[in-house]
Amino acid sequence: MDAVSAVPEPRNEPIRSYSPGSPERASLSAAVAELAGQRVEFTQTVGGARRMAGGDRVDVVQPHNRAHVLGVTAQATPDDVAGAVRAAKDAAPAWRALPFDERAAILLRAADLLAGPWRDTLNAATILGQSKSVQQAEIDSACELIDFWRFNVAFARRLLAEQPESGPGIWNRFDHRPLDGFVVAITPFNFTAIAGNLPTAPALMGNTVVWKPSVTQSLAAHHTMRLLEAAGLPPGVINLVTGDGPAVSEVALADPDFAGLHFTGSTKTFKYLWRTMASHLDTYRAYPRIVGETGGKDFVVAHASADPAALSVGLVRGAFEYQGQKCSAASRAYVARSVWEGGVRDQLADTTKSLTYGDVTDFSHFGGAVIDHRAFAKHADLFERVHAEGTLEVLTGGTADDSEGFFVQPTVLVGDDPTHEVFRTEYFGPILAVHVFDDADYPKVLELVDSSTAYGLTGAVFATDRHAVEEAQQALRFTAGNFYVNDKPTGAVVGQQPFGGSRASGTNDKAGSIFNLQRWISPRSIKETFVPPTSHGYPHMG
Ligand SMILES: NC(=O)c1ccc[n+]([C@@H]2O[C@H](COP(=O)([O-])OP(=O)(O)OC[C@H]3O[C@@H](n4cnc5c(N)ncnc54)[C@H](O)[C@@H]3O)[C@@H](O)[C@H]2O)c1
Ligand SMILES: N[C@@H](CCC=O)C(=O)O
Repeated sequence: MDAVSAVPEPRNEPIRSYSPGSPERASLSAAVAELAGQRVEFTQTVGGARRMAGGDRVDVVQPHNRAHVLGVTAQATPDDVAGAVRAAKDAAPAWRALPFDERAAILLRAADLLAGPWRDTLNAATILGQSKSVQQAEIDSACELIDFWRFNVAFARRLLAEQPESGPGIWNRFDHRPLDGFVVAITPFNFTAIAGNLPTAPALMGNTVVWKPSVTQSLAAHHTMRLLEAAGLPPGVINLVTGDGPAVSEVALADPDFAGLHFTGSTKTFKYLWRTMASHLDTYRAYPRIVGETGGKDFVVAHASADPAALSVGLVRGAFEYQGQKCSAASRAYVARSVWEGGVRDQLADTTKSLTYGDVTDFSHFGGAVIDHRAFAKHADLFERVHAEGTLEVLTGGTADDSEGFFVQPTVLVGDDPTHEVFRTEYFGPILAVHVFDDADYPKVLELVDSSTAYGLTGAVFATDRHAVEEAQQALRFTAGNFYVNDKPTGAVVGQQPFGGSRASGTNDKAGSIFNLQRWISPRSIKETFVPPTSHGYPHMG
């Protein structure tokens, strides 16, 4: 059991500007050129050994320049996953026996390496592999991941300090054990920070992990694994397996020692994994912990008192940064008619038309491409339907072109029918659906926002009238796990806006918070009696 020592006080990592002429811009450009010139074998890392998976090979490309292959990976086979599970089990006794401070030191060192010599590498990998602009890479693969590692150590320390009361002659203690088995972390393409956090949070609490990142995040995942090794992570604590994941569900989720799933990705995948776990319930030694943060259909509501300039910027940044590929992205907006017709319509159209999506290695672009051909096809199909149907006004955008990369233009669709699919479906791309309502209908619109989708992730209200803010806060209490007032619904910061949603958006365990870390321990209560009774009788017996 761990002694409780102080840990360094975490502070959010400052965001670098990369403005023209700055030394950080020159250094990042050099890292981008270097990584773009390599062709990497994205191997698995199992028990510390690197080896290509045994299944079909897959090229990993730059989404904005799809002819440019960054490297090759391969589908994990059931044997590959069984090897990773074995390695996680073998490493468990030594890892959980290591005092907390020693485990924490590895993540603190990883954070410092990332804040320093590894920053350019992870940012460059995220720019090239996931088509993020410099700004979007910096807030993700540098700042958020550094914050996850530093803040989690401080949260874990608070958790370990939690101890029960003790009466006279008795000492009660909590032994904050890791889970009784291994954890599976399955991570999405869109955030390098999430991919780095999901395996390391359970590891910090003493668990060993099988980590399956997304194929389209292979480049940044590969360098994250190398960074953790450089920080001193022992072999077998985190075992990276590659590919699309079917073998992970088939083998790891069916193992009797499977003890927890740490997932972020789509609602559809999470439901599939949950059903798979349910089908193996009788084989598990313990009930697995299930943490899943999933999709969203995130809203902005603008009251008649909204500040038009703040609203326009909130909509543009909220909907179109990182091509709308944030689970938190604004994808449906409900705007009071007086605000819409009073200038927001024109401002939103003009600003959206001025955004450039292009090759993100040219740092002047606002954004890049959507992640792959599947995401591209989904958007191209939607545009075809919208043009054919003719019920929505295409205020701007509505086109897609994959001749160079998977480019989808930032698009604003205006619709009279708020039940249309564009107000209910998560497309995960740069599409903002707008419904304009009569100013007097604000209470009705709040009800509509609450009831029209299955999700409950993020949302924002824009209003300067405090009554309108309060009304929205009450009416939308269960509509969003992260609620914003006069701000865009994206860009949560670790330690400041703990992130996660409920309903179809997940288990709301708030990544990067004490609530999340609590899911990766299984406390044991210990009672010690210093002078035990030596007679079985009680006073009332005479
Ligand atoms: N709520 C949040 O915090 C949050 C954060 C980021 C992304 N997301 C959501 O993630 C989605 C986008 O990410 P994505 O496209 O990578 O999601 P996805 O569900 O397609 O994939 C997520 C991960 O699951 C794996 N996977 C898919 N099928 C599997 C199977 N049968 N067995 C095992 N693994 C399997 C994928 O390979 C990937 O690693 C969006 O819906 C977005 O809203 C949510
Ligand atoms: N935490 C991020 C979103 C993560 C999902 O993609 C945000 O707040 O924008």
